[in-house]
Amino acid sequence: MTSVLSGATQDDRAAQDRPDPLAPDLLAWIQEVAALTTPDRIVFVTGSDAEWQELTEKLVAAGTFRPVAGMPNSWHALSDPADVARVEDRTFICSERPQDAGPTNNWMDPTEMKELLTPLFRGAMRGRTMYVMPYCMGPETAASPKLGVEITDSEYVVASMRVMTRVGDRALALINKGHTWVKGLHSLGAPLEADQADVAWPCNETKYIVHFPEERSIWSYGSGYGGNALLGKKCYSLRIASVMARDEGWLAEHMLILKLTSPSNTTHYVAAAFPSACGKTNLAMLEPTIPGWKVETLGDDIAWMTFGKDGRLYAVNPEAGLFGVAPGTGWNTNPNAMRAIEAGNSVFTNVAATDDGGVWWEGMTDEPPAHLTDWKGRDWTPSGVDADGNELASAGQPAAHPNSRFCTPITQVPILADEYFEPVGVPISAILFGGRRKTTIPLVSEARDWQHGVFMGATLSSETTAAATGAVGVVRRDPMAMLPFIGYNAGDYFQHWINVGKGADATKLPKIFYVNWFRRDADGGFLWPGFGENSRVLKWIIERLDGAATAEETAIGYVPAEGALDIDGLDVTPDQLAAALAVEPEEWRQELPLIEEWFAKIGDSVPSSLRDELDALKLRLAEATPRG
Ligand SMILES: Nc1nc2c(ncn2[C@@H]2O[C@H](COP(=O)(O)OP(=O)(O)OP(=O)(O)O)[C@@H](O)[C@H]2O)c(=O)[nH]1
Ligand SMILES: O=C([O-])CC(=O)C(=O)O
Ligand SMILES: [Mn+2]
Repeated sequence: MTSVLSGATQDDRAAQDRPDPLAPDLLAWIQEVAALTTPDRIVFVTGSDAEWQELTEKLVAAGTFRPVAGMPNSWHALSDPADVARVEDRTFICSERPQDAGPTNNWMDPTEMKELLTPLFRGAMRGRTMYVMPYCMGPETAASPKLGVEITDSEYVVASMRVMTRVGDRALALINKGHTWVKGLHSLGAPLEADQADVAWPCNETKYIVHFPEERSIWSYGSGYGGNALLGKKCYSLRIASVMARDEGWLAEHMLILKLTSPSNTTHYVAAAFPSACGKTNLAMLEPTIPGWKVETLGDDIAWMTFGKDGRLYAVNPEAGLFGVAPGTGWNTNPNAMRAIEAGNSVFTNVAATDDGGVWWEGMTDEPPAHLTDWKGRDWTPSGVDADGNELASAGQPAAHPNSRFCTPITQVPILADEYFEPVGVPISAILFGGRRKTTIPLVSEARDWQHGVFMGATLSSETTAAATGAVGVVRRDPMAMLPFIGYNAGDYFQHWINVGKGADATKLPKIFYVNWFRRDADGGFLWPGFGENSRVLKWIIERLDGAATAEETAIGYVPAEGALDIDGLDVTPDQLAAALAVEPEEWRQELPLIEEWFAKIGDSVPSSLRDELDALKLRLAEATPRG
């Protein structure tokens, strides 16, 4: 790491290897932040191997990291128990006008917000190192590279960003050449006094995750957790990028990207938006259970989509790593993620520790080990009692936090598609929207056209998960799986989606589908086995694109006709399958007031075309009889 400060920086660097002088706006911002936060030292993040060594050593010395036995260059961290997930109620879109944040975002006047935050940031880095971390989202070779600089006082954040993004000198060189970039200021809000000992996971009870969309900047305070603190991820690549995309005519979405090859060797690229902890990473890496089909991964969380010269919609994954939900990831469910993790170079947060120094989480193996140290550092056993039969404090609780995460380079995914490295991305044939619903939503349905598909996305619903703080399992509308990530007015965002379709050649637009892997039977069991078996649904979708698969029209869209879904060798009863695919008009009639309430919440900015879609749905449901 190079230790540099203000004017001396340029001279030192020039003397070494004659790089371009620091961009004046970057230098001015570094000086301004340093004067406000008063760190002990300032360090530029370069992305070098030596720097990784230094960072991990420092994190081990601080008690934040412990090396994971049996996995090369891998690290286990336990967070403060109150800093485990995104904090949606502390997340703000500070546009100049409140209507540009809209009813789904917290808003405050940008000047007032800065007045509120400035005292919090004053002296916030005292006793700590201020890291200046240049990064690029997506390939640096892109026609217009998406650059950012995160200033942070957290080594954990630097280490994680080095896995998740393209960090260091190449990004800095582009910034110094004059490319635009996004400012991201992050502090744990945990200054150290002269004799104060540090804690393993510094953070502050007060948290603010704040976006200034007009000036394309981010201020994040008080949290070290991924989605709150790795500013290249949700803050830049979704909230700020969605505003850039609105202004420039593209889409920044919470979507995986996969490549699907059929037995006859035709390839299709599919993007899919599911809310947090609803199956993106798993679908992106799926191992098809049907013979001859192949899936390769391009991305597991974020897709930026732009029209190509040929009129098709192209998607790139701006990230360089996976920040995946650990629980439920195992050799049975997601072997490709397990292979990626096994290769090492990973950071695990809030998983459990095995007695031999490894890591474990629910679902990693069928049977838990006989003894673990849980994510709060307590003894844990499967039965909840110790060897003497005394009940443990951890009894009845999971050993790993439900939102515990692995952070792993995407290049370690054994089925990574070569096109991942392609700066123009891949042409998308189908877009899937999906949620986690126990009832109502069938396994798969196909939109009638783009506008109907936008309606499906805009009214998408899902049960809340542990990926955000707050109650779990509550059904809410999560439009395009972007509710916590739309950086502007949700109604304007819907209109932007409509406009994207209007401006395009309809024959080249991706077809839109709505899926639900999570429908339950009366006993609470999943009606559909999910995971690798989802390849059967992908097959039907691909066959719909060229008209080979049959469908039945229902009030909500097209669903697989009887016999159209390939269930050869699948262990489901005909009744289960029928229940998974069922469109029950009565259930859907109960959904209507919820959709109306949702549109009422968004208000006047709901596009009239989507209100028309709702009216048409009502009419079709009024006439519908139960299917099957
Ligand atoms: N029943 C069932 N569970 C699934 C399926 N796919 C994923 N899951 C579970 O859902 C949870 C979240 O899955 P992920 O693939 O990590 O979700 P994600 O959308 O990538 O989540 P974020 O990283 O938070 O955006 C895990 O516990 C999975 O095991 C499926 O097809 N069926
Ligand atoms: O942002 C995070 O912390 C993790 C994530 O992918 C999500 O919640 O969708
Ligand atoms: Mn996500």
